[in-house]
Amino acid sequence: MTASRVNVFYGDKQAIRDVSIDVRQEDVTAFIGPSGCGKSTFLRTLNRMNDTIAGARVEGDIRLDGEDIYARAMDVVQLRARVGMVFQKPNPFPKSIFENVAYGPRIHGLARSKADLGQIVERSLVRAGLWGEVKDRLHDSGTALSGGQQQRLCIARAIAVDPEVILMDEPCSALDPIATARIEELIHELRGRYAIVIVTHNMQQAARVSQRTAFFHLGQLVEYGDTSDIFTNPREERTKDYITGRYG
Ligand SMILES: Nc1ncnc2c1ncn2[C@@H]1O[C@H](COP(=O)(O)OP(=O)(O)OP(=O)(O)O)[C@@H](O)[C@H]1O
Repeated sequence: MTASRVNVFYGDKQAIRDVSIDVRQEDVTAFIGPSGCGKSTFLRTLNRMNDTIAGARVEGDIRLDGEDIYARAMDVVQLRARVGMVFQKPNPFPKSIFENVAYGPRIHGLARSKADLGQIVERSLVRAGLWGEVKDRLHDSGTALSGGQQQRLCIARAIAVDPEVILMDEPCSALDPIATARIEELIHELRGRYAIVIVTHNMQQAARVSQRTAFFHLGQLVEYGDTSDIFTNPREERTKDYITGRYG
């Protein structure tokens, strides 16, 4: 995906200033920066999640496979299947594990038959690393799972509609260290199949899971490059200050 000269406003307050970024399909990209710098706001522009916030306005050009995602003809429901999202707090539907994953493929008409739908559900749960834990209780409620399992269920739900990009907004912040490690492993496994963009407060996590890192500060993209360069040899003073813990 490519974003060019993006500005985002909440009412008259500008939260993102002139941000341009190219998200590589084959990489995991981490968005880092101090609280309030606009990471989540910018992430949400990538699948038009800001459309749901009253008073939010997006300017600039954002393209997926060359298509302007803010074009009038863009089907937003379709877009959010192509660019899926996983939130900070796991938010499964209050339905069965099976239904959580089957819902998207069903509304998008991706299954040719009941058996086909079953296969999509199984494949998505396998990819999300959850199948082994839930295969014997697919009809139990998704909300009865542990937090880490719920988050993997939400990832399976995103995967089920065959996205190109998966956006993750602090996906581990509500999880314990073991569940966090499991999600990080999963991100590694999913790399290459989907472009992944992850917002994280945890710099070690950014360093572990991503190949590209974007550092935001006060609504601006200060520096964007290979994760190893950002963490070992940043070009900008503000990046250096942040990664060495001088502020944030
Ligand atoms: N719905 C909203 N209405 C008004 N202002 C908002 C809204 N959401 C975010 N903002 C403001 O936009 C700026 C960027 O917020 P955003 O949540 O994107 O930052 P962030 O870097 O993700 O922060 P954090 O790491 O704390 O989640 C902040 O000043 C915030 O107060």
